[in-house]
Amino acid sequence: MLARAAKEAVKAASGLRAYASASGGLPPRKVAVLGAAGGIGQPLSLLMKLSPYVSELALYDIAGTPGVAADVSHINSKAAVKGYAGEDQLGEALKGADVVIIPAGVPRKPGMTRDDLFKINAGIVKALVEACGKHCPKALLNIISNPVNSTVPIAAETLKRLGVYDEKRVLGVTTLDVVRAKTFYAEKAGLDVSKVDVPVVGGHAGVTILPLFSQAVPNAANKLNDADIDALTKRTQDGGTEVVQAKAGKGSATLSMAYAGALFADACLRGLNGDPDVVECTYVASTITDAPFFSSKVKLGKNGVEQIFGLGELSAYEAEGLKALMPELRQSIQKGEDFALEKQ
Ligand SMILES: NC(=O)C1=CN([C@@H]2O[C@H](COP(=O)(O)OP(=O)(O)OC[C@H]3O[C@@H](n4cnc5c(N)ncnc54)[C@H](O)[C@@H]3O)[C@@H](O)[C@H]2O)C=CC1
Ligand SMILES: O=C([O-])CC(=O)C(=O)O
Repeated sequence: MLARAAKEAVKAASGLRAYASASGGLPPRKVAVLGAAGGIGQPLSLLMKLSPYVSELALYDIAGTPGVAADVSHINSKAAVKGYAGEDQLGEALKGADVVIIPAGVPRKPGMTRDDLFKINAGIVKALVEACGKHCPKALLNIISNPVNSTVPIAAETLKRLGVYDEKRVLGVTTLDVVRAKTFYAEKAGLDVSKVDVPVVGGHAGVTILPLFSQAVPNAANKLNDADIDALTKRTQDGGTEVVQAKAGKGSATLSMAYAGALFADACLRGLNGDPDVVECTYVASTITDAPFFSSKVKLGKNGVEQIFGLGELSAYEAEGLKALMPELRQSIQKGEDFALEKQ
């Protein structure tokens, strides 16, 4: 049993990474992680060190990165690793970056919403994105810091002000919602999780997270009733809170987020490298609803977002969910934009 599980895990890992052996012929790519000494930052740095798509890995935080970088750099994979600590080293960390992953900021404690993090994280994201606009304006930004529904609009406004905004290059990371939806759906329907896909649209907070189980592959409608779908939807929406409560004051999801962040960053890198079939859900500037930012399936290419796919056919339950999420999503976007404009 254990041997089989171990074999499956190795297969999954090699499918994800193909490790260094697949890296021949790939163009050199620099990835910077901002907040690299944190709960997400450390395992994410480890996973990006294992990525065959990364040749240079810059690990930045306000402190602690020399240690993380020294540790991760001993792994015998391709990427050259360097640690950067403190604001005066931020420019150097960003220079030449193709992808910048931003998990910098404070996490939730039990009883808090993601929006409760706005007060601290809005300023952190704004300052870091400003530096990106100055030092690597062409990089794809992967924004993990919460509240994502507001931090992505903050990033957009900040870059607009610097005159370097490209809406194809600012991406909010909602991959963990997809990862959770796949896991919960496969478990409930008794499916092989490695063969499951579930689009998740909307935003990244509570009811704004809308999994589209009616479009899940494979379709398990004959195995799941309306109550099951309702329970799966709520569990996906509350996935972050489930972890926050289980950690009981010691933060929020870090390991599953690092996994999801690495999947998404690899997808961005594959797109940059010209892989023609890279489709992921991500929270971006969008016109598919009347909210100026929205998460949906997106094709990633040489310049970031190449195509934004529509929502497809929704079940009546999902259509209700969509209607219900719009006011909160719009409000969070407005709050982010107001903040960025106020702080000019
Ligand atoms: N998008 C998503 O799906 C998810 C987002 N998150 C969010 O990710 C963020 C980070 O979470 P954790 O890693 O658990 O927190 P953490 O507190 O363990 O780590 C955050 C790191 O950011 C660093 N930091 C703070 N200010 C900084 C600055 N100005 N420049 C560079 N680094 C700075 C800290 O020194 C720390 O090392 C939180 O806002 C959390 O809510 C967490 C899970 C999922
Ligand atoms: O719930 C949180 O605060 C962290 C997060 O965004 C998630 O785990 O989805």
